[in-house]
This record gives sequence, C-alpha cells and structure tokens, in this order.
Amino acid sequence: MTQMSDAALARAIADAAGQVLMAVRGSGLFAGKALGAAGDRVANALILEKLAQVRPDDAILSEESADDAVRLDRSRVWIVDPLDGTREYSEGRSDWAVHVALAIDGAPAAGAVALPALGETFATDRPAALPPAGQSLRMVVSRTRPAPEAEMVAAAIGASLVPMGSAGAKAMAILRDEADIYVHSGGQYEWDSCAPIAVAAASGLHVSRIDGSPLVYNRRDVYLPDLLICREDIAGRVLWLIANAAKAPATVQAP
Ligand SMILES: Nc1ncnc2c1ncn2[C@@H]1O[C@H](COP(=O)(O)O)[C@@H](OP(=O)(O)O)[C@H]1O
Ligand SMILES: [Mg+2]
Repeated sequence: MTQMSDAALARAIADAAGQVLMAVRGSGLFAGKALGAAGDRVANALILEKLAQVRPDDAILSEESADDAVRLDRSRVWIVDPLDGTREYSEGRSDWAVHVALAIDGAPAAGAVALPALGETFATDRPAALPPAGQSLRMVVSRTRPAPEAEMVAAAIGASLVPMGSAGAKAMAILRDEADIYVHSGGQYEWDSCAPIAVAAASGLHVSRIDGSPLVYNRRDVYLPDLLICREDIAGRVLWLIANAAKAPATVQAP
C-alpha cells in the first residue's frame, strides 16, 4: 500500500480530531472550563496516537504535551494544536480549529486546519482558491486580545474589524471570504500559527512576522508572538504601516 502524503495525513488527522471534539461537546457531559480541558486532551491523544503509528521517526511539538527536546535534533517535526480557540469551543461557538502541521527544517511543509463546527477543513494537499478582492477591506482580530498594531492598521487603511476566536479560524476566514487581513501581536506560540501559515501560504497568501521576516518553527523557545496573513497586494502597505507607526505614530500616512 502506498503511504499517504504528509498533507493528506494532516487533513485526515485534523478531520478525525474535529469529529471527536464535536462528539465530546455534543455529549453534554462537560461544560465550561472542564469541556475545554476534556476536548484538549482527547483531541491530543488521537493526534499523537496516529502520528506515532504512521510517522514513528518524526518528532512532535504539541500545545497539550510536555516538550521533548529530541525535536531540536530532528528535521521533521509535527507541530499541533489539538484545539485552538479552547475558549470559543467551550462557549459553544463555531470559531475554533484543529491544527496539524509538519515543519521540515523549521519551515511549514504541509498542514491542515479543520473547522469542525463549520464542517470545513483546509489543507495543503488541495489549496483553496483565493476569493477575489472585494470593494472594502476586513481585518480579523482576536475577540479577547486584539493587537494594538491591528487596530492602528485597520484605522489607517479603512478596514472594518471582524473579532473572532482562534488563530486557525481567523486565518481560514480569509480563504472563506470573511476577511482580507489577519494581524496579531503580543503573544502566540508555534502551534497557534504553524498549520494556519502552511495552509494560507499554499493558497498564495502572504505570510510573515509583522516585521516582514519569515515565521521560523521548531525553535528551542516556541514563543512566536506575531504574524501577518493577507493577500500579497496588501502586504507591503500593512508592513510599512506597522514599521513606521513604531517610529512616528502620530504622522503615519499609508504610502
Ligand atoms: N497574548 C497572547 N499570549 C499567548 N497566547 C495568545 C495570546 N493571544 C492569543 N494567544 C493564543 O492564540 C490562539 C488564538 O487566540 P485569539 O482567539 O485570542 O486570537 C489561542 O490559542 P488556544 O486557544 O490554543 O490557547 C490563544 O491562547
Ligand atoms: Mg492555540
């Protein structure tokens, strides 16, 4: 039997973890924080079990597992967030996601973001076509911790703000034609962005840190606090605004 591609595997695992998460929530056995904790654990167990079975030589970095330093000596590292948007999941909302990605030598190589409550999964094996640019710009921001940079850029370019939970749900909102730009700063970890970045880049979106540098994964310190995802044609303007706001906030004009 031929081996499944890394991207198809990421999709299959993210889908399955999503089904389990829907079942845990639908069971009515848990509520509030206990629901989030149960979801985190069962989804993580499923993902680790399958990766260990079919990719035993690869390392894994998961939000829900103790960090194993062996990953620093490996080229191939799966970076997973079993439940991104735990808060939204436990509140009964639909803006949460399962992230399964493979980084090779620090670069996202394959990945999937499942949006189980919306019944959609995006993965690098079948990249979604970019929606055509609309008349007005929309920016997705954290519901609970919107970044000051994001609000400044939105005001400068006249974008409306779309508050949403989950890094994966926000990144996929661009592919779902609910937003055009996702800017975050102030804190995130590698598992929050690796799969969303892999999937967004496969569809031709610009992906970078907010200083324009590449997002690099499988570092010793997994804190990766900021990102920009948007269409290529807007990226230069957004990066310019962020860079220049830091220098002279009162005098920023879009180029
Ligand atoms: N300032 C910050 N510091 C650390 N993590 C942050 C953060 N802001 C957002 N995140 C993480 O990024 C993910 C998306 O957050 P948000 O919905 O606010 O945009 C969440 O992941 P988890 O739900 O997996 O914990 C959240 O914990
Ligand atoms: Mg997360």
